[in-house]
Amino acid sequence: MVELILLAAEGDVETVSDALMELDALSVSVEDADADSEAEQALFGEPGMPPPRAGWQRSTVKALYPDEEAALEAATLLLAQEWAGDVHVVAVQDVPDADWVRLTQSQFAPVEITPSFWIVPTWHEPPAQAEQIIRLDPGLAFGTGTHPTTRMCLRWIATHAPELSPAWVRTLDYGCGSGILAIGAALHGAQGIDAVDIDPAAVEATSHNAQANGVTLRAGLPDLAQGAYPLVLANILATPLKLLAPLLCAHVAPGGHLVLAGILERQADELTAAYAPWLRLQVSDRDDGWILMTAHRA
Ligand SMILES: C[S@@+](CC[C@H](N)C(=O)[O-])C[C@H]1O[C@@H](n2cnc3c(N)ncnc32)[C@H](O)[C@@H]1O
Repeated sequence: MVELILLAAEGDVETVSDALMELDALSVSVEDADADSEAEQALFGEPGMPPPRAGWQRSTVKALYPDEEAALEAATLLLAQEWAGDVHVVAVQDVPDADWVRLTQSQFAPVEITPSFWIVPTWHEPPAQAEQIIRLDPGLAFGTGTHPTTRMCLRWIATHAPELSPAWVRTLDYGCGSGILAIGAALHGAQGIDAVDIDPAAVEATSHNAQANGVTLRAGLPDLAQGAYPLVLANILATPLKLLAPLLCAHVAPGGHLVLAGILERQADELTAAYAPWLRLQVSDRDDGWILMTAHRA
C-alpha cells in the first residue's frame, strides 16, 4: 500500500477528502497538521458546549492507494483542479504491511459474564474455567457481548436460570441483534426460543450464530412472537421500549419475567411509569451508566 499525504487549509479539507474518494482512494483520514506542536488546536469544547471551531487551521490529509502509480495519478488530477491552489503534496510513501486480520481480531478478546459463562471469538481458545461458552465473531448485527447492556442481560440469565429451568419452556428475545441473548438463554436451559428483530440482517445473523453454537431457535420478524413466555428479554433503547410496553407485557406469562436493557440510569423513572399499567419494573443491575430493569408477573 502507498499513502498520499497532502496539506490542506481548513476551508479545503472537505473538498480534498471528497475528491480523493472520487479518485478511488481506499481510505481517507484527516489529522491536525500542527499536532504535537505549539500550534496544536483542540476541537472539543466544554461538556455540553459546541466545539470552538469546526476544523483545524491546517490539516494533513492521508489517502491510501494500492500502489505508487495510482497515488501519483490521483495527486496529479487533484492538483489540476482550479480550487486546489493551496493544496500541497507532502509525500507519497510506502505503508508497511500489517496483518490487518490479526490486528482486528486482537481487539476482540473473550468476555466474562460469570466465572463459568464466557463469550469467546472463534479464533480464541476458551478459558479453562468456562463451562457455558457462546462462540461469536463480530458481524453486522449488534451484540458481541462487549456492551454493558448485553452483559447485564446475560448475567441476569445466568443468575436466574436455576429458578426458571423446570418451566422454562419458552423464551422471547425481542430485538435479538446477533442472537446473543437467545443463545445465552439456550445454553442455560431455555427451550422454545423465539428471537425477533425488525432488521432482516439481524434475523439472518441470529439464525447463523444459533446454528454455529448448536442452538435450536426460531428467528424472524416481530410477528413471529406469539402468546405468552416465561421469559421476555428486550435490549433495545428507552424510547422504543416505552412504545413497546403493552406488547412486551402482553407476552409475559403468569409467573414469568420481563428483562429490559438499553436504559440509562436517568431514564429509570420514565420506564417505570410507562410499564406501570401492566408490570412493576425495578432496577436490578447497573453497569457503566446503564441499568437493567426487570419485572415479575405474579
Ligand atoms: C441494542 S441491539 C440488542 C441486540 C442484542 N439483543 C443484545 O442484547 O446485544 C437492539 C436490537 O433491537 C432491534 N430493534 C430496534 N427496534 C426494534 C423494534 N421496534 N422491534 C424489534 N426489534 C427492534 C435492532 O434492530 C437491534 O438489532
